[in-house]
This record gives sequence, structure tokens and C-alpha cells, in this order.
Amino acid sequence: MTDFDIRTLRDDEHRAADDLFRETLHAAPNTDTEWERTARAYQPGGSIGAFDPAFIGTARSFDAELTVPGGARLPQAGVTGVGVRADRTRRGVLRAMMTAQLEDFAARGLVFATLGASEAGIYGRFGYGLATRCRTYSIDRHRARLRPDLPFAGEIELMGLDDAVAALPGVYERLEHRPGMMTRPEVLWRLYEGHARRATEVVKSVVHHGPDGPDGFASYSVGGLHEHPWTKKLDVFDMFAGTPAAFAGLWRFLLGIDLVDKIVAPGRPLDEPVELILADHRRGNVDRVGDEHWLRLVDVPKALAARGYGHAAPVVIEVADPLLPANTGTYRITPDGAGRTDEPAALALDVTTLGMLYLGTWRASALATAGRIEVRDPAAPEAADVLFGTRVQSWCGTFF
Ligand SMILES: CC(=O)SCCNC(=O)CCNC(=O)[C@H](O)C(C)(C)COP(=O)(O)OP(=O)(O)OC[C@H]1O[C@@H](n2cnc3c(N)ncnc32)[C@H](O)[C@@H]1OP(=O)(O)O
Repeated sequence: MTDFDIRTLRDDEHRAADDLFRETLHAAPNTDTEWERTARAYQPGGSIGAFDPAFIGTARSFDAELTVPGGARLPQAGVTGVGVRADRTRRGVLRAMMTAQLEDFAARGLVFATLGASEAGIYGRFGYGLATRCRTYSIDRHRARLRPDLPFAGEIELMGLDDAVAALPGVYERLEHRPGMMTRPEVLWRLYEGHARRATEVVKSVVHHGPDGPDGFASYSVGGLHEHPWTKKLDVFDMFAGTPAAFAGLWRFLLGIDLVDKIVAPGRPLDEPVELILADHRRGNVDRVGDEHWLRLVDVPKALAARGYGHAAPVVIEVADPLLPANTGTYRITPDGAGRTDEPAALALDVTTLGMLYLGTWRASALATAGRIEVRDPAAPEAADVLFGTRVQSWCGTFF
């Protein structure tokens, strides 16, 4: 165990933090040009560092809002840029940074924290539960045809990165949010811009214009597959369709791009019906289903009170949260809302498992089967399945 201090970083320390984070990912430090762009992706006061006295660990966050089932948007921190120098790992630096960060989020009234995890084994111990999942979908473009009866309406506008950087935030803001989606603050768009400008392939975007204005967009790049110089792969890395017309229009455009053999779309929602717009659904393939975001309920009473619930008999749950003990307690979940209660609990779970349940991605009965929920009333899992269920699959769609 080494002694170290944790403190908020000054703006002029962000570059060293970013280089340290990149080093932990085995990437090269920023060049001056790269840092000029990346600097704008840092929220002032949003990063912490660990010092012993050398700079040995860092974690970063930005403020946004998370949409919960029922449609309410609540304040969240997006956590990213977490890394500890390889010669200082496994001596509690991450634990100290996570604890400091969560205490700060709670003090600032944030209700949630979310992150994308580099490894699945890291964040559960800090109360983050795997809360949204996604799939990688690929299409053999030469053999895939759209269904001929697919409705066709709207216009596609193709733009380069400079125009996209100006246009896409406004398009995103107009979209209806499904549970799990988040607002995208300026720092996040700057993060996207930085990634796009760093990319070796040219990044292009298209906006779909429907009768009521822009209602969807996609950003993509085309690269050569290594095995044959004329075989091209198109990667779709950011895509939202706010209407059925935008969904059909964007995929119609992507499938029509010349000199492309394969389209690969990672990070898509599990219930996105791409296969249903193809004349032969076997021309599309689910290559992978995996983690999307991990959710930490920072303020359990507020989070439970804010979401909508399905129609089933009320269920009382007991929640344990060793890191933020104010959350520990018993809550009554009903179709009309949720709040603290003194009634005996039918289900007992830790705050990590509540993070898995909260957005409806995992059913209470499945979590009970997996031994993550203790069942004290055998009727409770089925009722909790309905109470916590969602109409559409929760999904964020924003990578950070
Ligand atoms: C949101 C993001 O930014 S994701 C990116 C995360 N960063 C990376 O993956 C970069 C490479 N890895 C690292 O920098 C470090 O190994 C970190 C940040 C993952 C862990 O930092 P450390 O300071 O070693 O963690 P720390 O010593 O505080 O460990 C806390 C606990 O987590 C466990 N742990 C730490 N890293 C891992 C891991 N990669 N897998 C599983 N368990 C882990 C430790 O064993 C310890 O367990 P315990 O509480 O039961 O004793």
C-alpha cells in the first residue's frame, strides 16, 4: 500500500491526465494538434487525479441527463478516462478515486453515474451494474435487398465532418429519447469530433429530413478489408432514427453506397428491426451481443421515485449500498410510483443489481435465478418483472 492523495485537477493538468489515461490503454500520447481538440472535451473541474507525489491515476466525468423509463430526465455524470499507471495498480488507487467521485456526485445532487467499462470485472464492486446491452449487426451489401414494399419518404443530406459538427447536435436534440439515452453536452460532441478527426478513414455523416424537419442521422467511414484491396467495409458508428421514415431512409442510403461490400454497425439496440426491412433477413447477421453502459444509482430514493412502472401488484425491495449508505433501505415499488417504507421486503438486492434492474434490461426473475436477488416472497419476482419492464429496450447509443 502506497500513500497517495486524490484531488480535482486544474485545467492545465488535463493534458497530462489524458496522456496518462492513453498510456494505460497502451496508446501514444497526444500530439499538440490532437490535444488542441481533445482539450475541449474536458469539463472544467470534472477530472480528478491521484498523486504519490507523481501523477499516478486519473478519472474524468461530465454532466448530462439520463432518460429513465417513463420519460423523465435526471442529472447524471458520464464517467470516462479512468486509468492507473501500470506500476501503481492493485494498491487501491482506483477504489479511492471511485469513492471520491461518487461522494462528489452525491454532494452535487446527481442521481446517476454511467460508464462504458474496458473490462467487465472492474466496476460492479463500486455499485455499477450492467444496465444496457447492444449488438453488432452486419450486412452483406451485395446480396442484401430492401423489401420492395418498404415505405419511402424524406430526403438524405450528405455532409463532411465540418458541417456535421455544426449540424448534428441540433438534430440529436430534436429526437425523442428512449430509456437509457442521455443528453449530449458540448464536451461530448467535442470528444466525438476529436475521435473523428483522429480516425485514419474519412468520416462522413448523413441527416434524414422528414416532413417535420431533421429526424435522424448516421455517421460512418469506409475502409478496405485487409484480405483484398477492392473489398470495402463501411462502419456505422453513430446512428439515430427518430421516425420509421428516418430508419428506412438511413438504411436505404447506407445500403446504396457504391464500392462497399459489407456494412458493420456496432453498438446498436437489441430491438432495432434491421432484419425486418431486408427482403431476405438472412443477409444480415448479429455478430455480437455485449455490454453497452453500466449504471450507478447515486441517489436511490430519487431514482426510484422518478421512473414509471408497469401494472402489477406492489413489491417491497430492500437495497444495500455499502459505498453510499444513505441509499440503504427499504422501498415500496407500485404502478403509481415508489418511495421509502417500513414494510417487510419481498426482494433483497445490492445497489449494483438495482443498476441492472432499473432500466428494465434484466428481469427481476432472471436476476433471482442468477442468485443476484434474494427472494423472500415467491410471488414478488413476477410482479417485479412487470413493474420494472419497459416497452422498448433501454439503450444509450452514445459512446464515451
Ligand atoms: C470508464 C473507463 O474509463 S473504463 C477504462 C478503465 N481503464 C483501463 O482499463 C486501463 C487499464 N487499467 C487500469 O488503469 C487499472 O488496472 C484500473 C483502473 C482498471 C484499476 O486500477 P487499480 O488502482 O489497480 O484498482 P484498485 O487497486 O483500486 O482495485 C480495486 C479493486 O478492483 C479490482 N480490480 C482492479 N482492476 C481490475 C480488473 N482489471 N479486473 C478485475 N478486477 C480489478 C482489484 O482487485 C480490487 O479488488 P478488491 O476491492 O476486491 O481488493
